[in-house]
Amino acid sequence: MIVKTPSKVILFGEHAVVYGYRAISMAIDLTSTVEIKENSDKIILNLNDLNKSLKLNLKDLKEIEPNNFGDFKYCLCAIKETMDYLNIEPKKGFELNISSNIPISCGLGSSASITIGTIKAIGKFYNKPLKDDEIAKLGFSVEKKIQGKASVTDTSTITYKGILEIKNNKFRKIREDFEEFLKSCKFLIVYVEKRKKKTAELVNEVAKIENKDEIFKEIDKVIENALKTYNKEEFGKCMAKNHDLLKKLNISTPKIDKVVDIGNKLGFGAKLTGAGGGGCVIILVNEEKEKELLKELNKENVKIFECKMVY
Ligand SMILES: Nc1ncnc2c1ncn2[C@@H]1O[C@H](COP(=O)(O)OP(=O)(O)O)[C@@H](O)[C@H]1O
Ligand SMILES: C[C@@](O)(CCOP(=O)(O)O)CC(=O)O
Ligand SMILES: [Mg+2]
Repeated sequence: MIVKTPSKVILFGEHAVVYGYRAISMAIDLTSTVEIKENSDKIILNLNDLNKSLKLNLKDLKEIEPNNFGDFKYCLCAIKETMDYLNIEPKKGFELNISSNIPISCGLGSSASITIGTIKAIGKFYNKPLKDDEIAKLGFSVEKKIQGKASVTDTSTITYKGILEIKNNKFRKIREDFEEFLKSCKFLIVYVEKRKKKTAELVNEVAKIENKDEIFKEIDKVIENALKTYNKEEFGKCMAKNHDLLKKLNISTPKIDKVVDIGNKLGFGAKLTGAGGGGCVIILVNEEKEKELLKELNKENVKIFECKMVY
């Protein structure tokens, strides 16, 4: 049994959304794959991209604390949450194989993608398929348990796909006319550098910033303006403003800022996306200068993804 799940990019509002402010997030076509198959008496988890495996006795599952299991924490927590929710007492073991082309820990929701994929796989394996709202709720509960603080952004966007506007941990599909505008936009996602910290650490560091609420309020005003414009130049300027405000949360890095500057100069606008601390930048492409943009980016030894929106 195989489950494929998309990833996501946050256009505006990362971190602010954890405190109930708005975010705009878009599902994109980088995917994770979760395969589940029967095994006699053990639970075997294979993280193929990390070359890590874990073997558990069925009876141990109930007692374990996922956060003590390093890179297995998200999928282990997803298995436990889903089994609890579905009242499953596992009689037979299973082998769960996870692989993904989503760069890990770089702001594209790799954690949420494998979490949602694992939840769906468990529901299917035990013949108790879950509805989208159950999947999204379970996914949010997993990210909150593992990260301490989280919003519904990643897990809802990956579950419902398309473009979502999130506020106070509620979400709705973006207005149709605005979705049409975004469809006319071409975004590049640039993987700039490996993060030194996980989302959980970055979210908890932002929590300690005294004036974070003022910054979040400013970000919300930027989003208000972005949602009013149907003009790429104006939209790009909003992205640049959001990035400047994220810098005040100390979650950017010199290399991220350099790539954002290139994006602002040779694109319509750019900003870091996700928890920050390294990871990815999203650039709104100005087709007239796209060649120059790619030339400048290639000098920075970065990885460029041309991602499509997933509905
Ligand atoms: N392909 C994968 N295989 C196994 N675990 C993964 C994979 N992708 C993500 N993870 C899990 O998610 C964690 C990264 O989550 P996070 O720090 O939130 O980064 P992101 O910004 O990509 O969501 C990894 O440490 C690992 O526990
Ligand atoms: C920082 C945050 O707003 C987004 C995290 O995204 P990612 O884990 O870096 O893909 C946290 C959240 O919304 O749960
Ligand atoms: Mg994550």
